[in-house]
Amino acid sequence: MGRPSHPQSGCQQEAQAIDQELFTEYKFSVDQLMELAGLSCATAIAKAYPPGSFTKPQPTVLVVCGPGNNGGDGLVCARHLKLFGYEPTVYYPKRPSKALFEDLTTQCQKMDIPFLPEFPAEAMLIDELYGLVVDAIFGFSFQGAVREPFGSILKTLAQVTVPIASIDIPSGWDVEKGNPDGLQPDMLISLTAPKAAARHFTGRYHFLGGRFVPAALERKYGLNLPAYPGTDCTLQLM
Ligand SMILES: NC(=O)C1=CN([C@@H]2O[C@H](COP(=O)(O)OP(=O)(O)OC[C@H]3O[C@@H](n4cnc5c(N)ncnc54)[C@H](O)[C@@H]3O)[C@@H](O)[C@H]2O)[C@H](O)CC1
Ligand SMILES: [K+]
Repeated sequence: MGRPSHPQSGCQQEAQAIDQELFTEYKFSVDQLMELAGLSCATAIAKAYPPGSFTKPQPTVLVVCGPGNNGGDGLVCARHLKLFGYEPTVYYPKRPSKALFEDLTTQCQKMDIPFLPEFPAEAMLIDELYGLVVDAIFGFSFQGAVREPFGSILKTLAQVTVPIASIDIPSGWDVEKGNPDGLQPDMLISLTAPKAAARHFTGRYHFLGGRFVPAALERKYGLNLPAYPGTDCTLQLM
């Protein structure tokens, strides 16, 4: 079966406007959309990297979560990966003091998902311990030069050799222009619609997730989203 053509890519302002409209006009709560976003990320990962394809004895995954909603997607993704039979470990250095993020953290902890107190100092350590890294550091609200501790984290991640799966946008990339010197993930899971920078993605797998956009909103922004197959919550674009 042929792959669908690329849906229209969006700029940063448009992605944020759609996001806001989903919350304010369409009355979705953040938790609802984050759950669907994170579930679609875990599902796409399970399609691209089934547990049996890991070269490690266990399907270990390091999920690196940032300070915003992209990090929240990462926590939801970690929880679903655990339910799918993976062994996720989370690194979550900047935790917002909001009930949503505290609850997502507790859910993971109560599912025996370990949280690392420190980020592995060397890329080699990550390669030894994990078969996959999930990049849930920054999404469409990232701007400007990367501030610490994320600068050092991204420098280390740029050197790992195990595959990296980025949620919504590779972290450290300008949402529209990308970042030729930055992270080059093996997988990108675009949420709602690919952002403009997705055209610079050169990894093996590009999936679309976040199947929650009402038709009227899709028309308003001319998103031209491809049809998801059947009841699937993800669609492979590349
Ligand atoms: N509609 C959807 O598709 C949904 C997508 N979701 C996910 O939400 C993110 C966007 O979330 P948001 O909270 O707006 O922002 P980010 O996570 O991208 O990051 C904001 C966070 O990062 C800090 N920050 C920004 N720039 C820098 C920098 N240069 N250095 C350091 N820190 C920086 C900023 O201060 C904030 O703390 C979207 O991509 C999807 O992944 C929702 O889950 C559901 C709806
Ligand atoms: K990301």
